[in-house]
Amino acid sequence: MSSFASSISKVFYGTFIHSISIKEIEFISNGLLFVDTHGRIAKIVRNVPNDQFRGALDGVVESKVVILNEDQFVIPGFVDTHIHAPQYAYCGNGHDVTLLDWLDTLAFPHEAKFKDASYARRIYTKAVARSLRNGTTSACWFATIHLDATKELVKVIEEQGQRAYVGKVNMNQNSPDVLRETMQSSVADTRAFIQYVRAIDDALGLDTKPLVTPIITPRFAISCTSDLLTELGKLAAEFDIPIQSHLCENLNEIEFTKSLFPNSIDYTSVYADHELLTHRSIMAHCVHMKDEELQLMKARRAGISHCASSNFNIKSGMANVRKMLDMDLKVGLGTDVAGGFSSSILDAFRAARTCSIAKSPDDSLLIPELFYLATMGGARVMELEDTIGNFEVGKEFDAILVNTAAKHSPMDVFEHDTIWTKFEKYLFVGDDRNNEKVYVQGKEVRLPDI
Ligand SMILES: O=c1[nH]c(=O)c2nc[nH]c2[nH]1
Repeated sequence: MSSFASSISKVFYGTFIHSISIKEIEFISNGLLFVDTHGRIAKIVRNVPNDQFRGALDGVVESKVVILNEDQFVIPGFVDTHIHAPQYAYCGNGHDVTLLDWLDTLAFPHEAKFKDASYARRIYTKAVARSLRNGTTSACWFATIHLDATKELVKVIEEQGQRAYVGKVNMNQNSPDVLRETMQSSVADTRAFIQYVRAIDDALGLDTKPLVTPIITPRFAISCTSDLLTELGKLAAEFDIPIQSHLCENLNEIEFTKSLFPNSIDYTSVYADHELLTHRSIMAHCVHMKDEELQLMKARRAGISHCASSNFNIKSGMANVRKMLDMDLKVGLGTDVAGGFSSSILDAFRAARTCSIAKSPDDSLLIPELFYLATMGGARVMELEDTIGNFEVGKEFDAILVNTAAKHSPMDVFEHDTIWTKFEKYLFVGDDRNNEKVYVQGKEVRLPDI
């Protein structure tokens, strides 16, 4: 066997669909995609006729080949740039209030329960399983303030095999007593959490990027004092890790933030003034941004998680994604469970489309743009665009094998359907029942029965 053939763990033969730019989706038909033993895409060959694919295998044994039928195709795994793991416990509940009341009445009382790490494991097992089933191969998770429970989330993610950023949340003001840390304990626990994840990654001795990365997670400016924000900015720089938070989601939130941080010229500047707005920052929502704030995001190369479903549900408003894209800001999609009622990026895609049409019907986001946001855009926001997001040779194989004719799925395909119409139907009508297999770093994820 040639050294190339022995370096290959799996080959797919069939249709591949991915973004090659924000405007263009490539359909590769009769393609051969080779995945190596490190989970990287080693080679792609396009337009290999049925009767010739064996000859194009370059010595790879046929038992390693997965042959797709005409109802199946492979797409890059979805990237969820904003999701709260503990909030999965009440996903779908309580949408009749707006953000600050929603936090007080629903989010905070539930999050207090995560003091109990075994309770956390129960909820997190389901939350991660549901996310993977929905085809999310990479996710940016908020946990809670609790160190042990956040470690539990890491364990669950490692067990289930998702690529993830995981954040221990920081809160030391404007929070109920049961969720209020001191500045010192918040920093110490965050440091301990980062070291915990780093130790796991070191022990694995990986020759690829680790699947799980710690992320600095001040809940939002309202819940952190200026000195805590300063310390978190220092930790992000010391460990060179990403940062996530919420920004300009709701008008009352913005007013309250301004009153707490009178020395910053606007909400976005609060993060910038504390060294928390960097090329590694992921800011959720950005619904009510002034032009100067968008420009500051651009200058700092910070990313935006667009969470349209949540923004409709808890009535926060509609972000202007067209404007963000025109400025070449980094934008991805977020489910924002449980402000959002679904942990499916397909639902986030649909909500983002509705939001964009309602905002500017003549200039709304097109399907290639939305698909890009769900995959490559998210990868850019996570600064993983060289690792995942599409099927460029050298990237890691994070993917969904979609079966448009899956039994009990919500969609039907007919003789007149083309690969484009099947793909479009999946985007608009499909759900997790069409996600036949999910791969992260070349490995098939064992999709839990839920
Ligand atoms: O949608 C949101 N969900 C939250 O949990 C949260 N915390 C602060 N701001 C928030 N927004």
